[in-house]
Amino acid sequence: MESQVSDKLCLRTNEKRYDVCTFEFKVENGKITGACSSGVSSSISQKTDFINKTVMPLVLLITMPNFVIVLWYTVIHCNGIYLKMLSVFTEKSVFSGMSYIWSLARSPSPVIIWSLVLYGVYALAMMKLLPGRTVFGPVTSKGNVPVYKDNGFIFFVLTMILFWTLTLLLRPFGISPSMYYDKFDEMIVTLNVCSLLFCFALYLKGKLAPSSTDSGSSGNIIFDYYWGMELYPRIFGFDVKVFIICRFGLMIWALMVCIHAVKSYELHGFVDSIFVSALLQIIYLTRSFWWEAGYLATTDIIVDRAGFYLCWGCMVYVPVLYTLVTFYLVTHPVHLGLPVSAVLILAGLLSLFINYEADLQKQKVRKTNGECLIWGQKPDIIRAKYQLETGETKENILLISGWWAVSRHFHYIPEVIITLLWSFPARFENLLPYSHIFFLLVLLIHRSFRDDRKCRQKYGTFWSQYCERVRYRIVPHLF
Ligand SMILES: NC(=O)C1=CN([C@@H]2O[C@H](COP(=O)(O)OP(=O)(O)OC[C@H]3O[C@@H](n4cnc5c(N)ncnc54)[C@H](OP(=O)(O)O)[C@@H]3O)[C@@H](O)[C@H]2O)C=CC1
Ligand SMILES: CC(C)CCC[C@@H](C)[C@H]1CC[C@H]2C3=CC=C4C[C@@H](O)CC[C@]4(C)[C@H]3CC[C@]12C
Repeated sequence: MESQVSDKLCLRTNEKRYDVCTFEFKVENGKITGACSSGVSSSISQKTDFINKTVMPLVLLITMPNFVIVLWYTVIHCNGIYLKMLSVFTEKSVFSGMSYIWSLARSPSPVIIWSLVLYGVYALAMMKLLPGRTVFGPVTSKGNVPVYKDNGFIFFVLTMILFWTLTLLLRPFGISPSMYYDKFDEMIVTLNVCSLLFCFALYLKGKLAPSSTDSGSSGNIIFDYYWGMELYPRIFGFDVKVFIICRFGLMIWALMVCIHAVKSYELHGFVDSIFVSALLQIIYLTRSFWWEAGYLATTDIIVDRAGFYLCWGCMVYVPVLYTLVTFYLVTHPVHLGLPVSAVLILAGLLSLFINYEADLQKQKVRKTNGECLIWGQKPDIIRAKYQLETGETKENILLISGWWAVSRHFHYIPEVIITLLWSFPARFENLLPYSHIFFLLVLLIHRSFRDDRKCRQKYGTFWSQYCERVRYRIVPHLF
């Protein structure tokens, strides 16, 4: 026999009645179980939920596609000066300011559309054709183990070789990749439209034909579109997230930086500032592709679903915001000199090494089941147990040595430093080249909170033990 009773505890003041707590009792096979849910806290959590799952996604969905074209407008029409760009909005209204900026962006010409289509087909074909070992992603909460082909690095090297070979071969015929700089507005329009439609297609796919059990609706259509429905959708056997993040977002980032360097060379000859910035970014991306198999075990792949956040982010936000410094440097050449260039490059290499070493330490300790040396010593670890949604119990190692003993996300510091180092060649006349840093800081701080919440939910007291041992989130003694 089963029955359910609920009652309310109310607080009365002269003017108002507050529902403080709702008691819910369940009688199940003669046993009484009960719980009290606070009305005040549940209404607060409803409001937070509404802000996080409806208001914030809506704000990002509306503002971000406009923001990228504003960045283009600021560089091309306002000499990279934000104040000049803002005058469009102060002189007109926000709405007519935006319409004016969009009216300056040209509709996509066939060369842009075809270039993007051909690039997409090439990248997809290479995903299948290039050799690579099989790697297994971490087991998901539903108990699935995604399988990938680790051929990102070879794809990156091949694409770079093809780009530079074609650039040199086509030069005598007056064909230059710098046309993508000249037509960047057309590219932004095309990418914006295609990515918004693609996210809608992913939403429908997730609803009608999900690839795995790691999918489902939150019950809120805005959030489903923004966040996505599936953890790792596959279309004709192609992994959508690997394609969009690594083969599209990261590769277009690398290509755009090279295109900016070519354009700068055509305009001014060799300029060391754009060379240093481009070189640091290409080294950073070389490492990212080299480490692609490791990346498949990070938040973007194991937690975040394929929706607007990741897909629009990697199809539009990365190609525009992450390449902003070299885009700006094309029209703002600066002579740095050898000593400054050398310091920036060496400091960049050191930051990248620290960031990479931290990623490797975490990977190594898990791969060897703790039987390895970290900074020459046997690592301190916690064997954290967690449960899958299927009820199966699993175990993961939490490392408390090396960089993971300094703070819980120490590797974000060298990530920020290298981004600063490839922005410094733009000097300090304008804020615009530092926009990427600003957004990266917001992203990483938010990510550190999100990751802590995820790990606390996953590992419970084991995570609390880790947090007691490693007290700071990112910056030791500060944050
Ligand atoms: N340029 C950019 O835009 C960005 C770059 N990055 C870079 O990407 C890389 C990956 O970063 P990110 O995705 O944030 O994830 P992290 O590398 O911080 O990984 C977080 C996950 O690692 C596991 N973990 C946490 N603490 C420990 C520990 N002490 N020992 C072992 N495992 C632990 C947990 O996953 P589990 O469930 O497996 O336990 C946790 O969810 C970094 O190099 C970062 O700098 C990141 C964000 C943005
Ligand atoms: C919608 C937007 C407001 C936000 C979009 C954010 C995403 C585009 C980015 C979120 C996390 C970013 C990345 C994480 C880790 C990475 C590993 C590194 O080696 C290369 C860069 C990157 C893939 C990076 C790329 C952009 C994000 C996916």
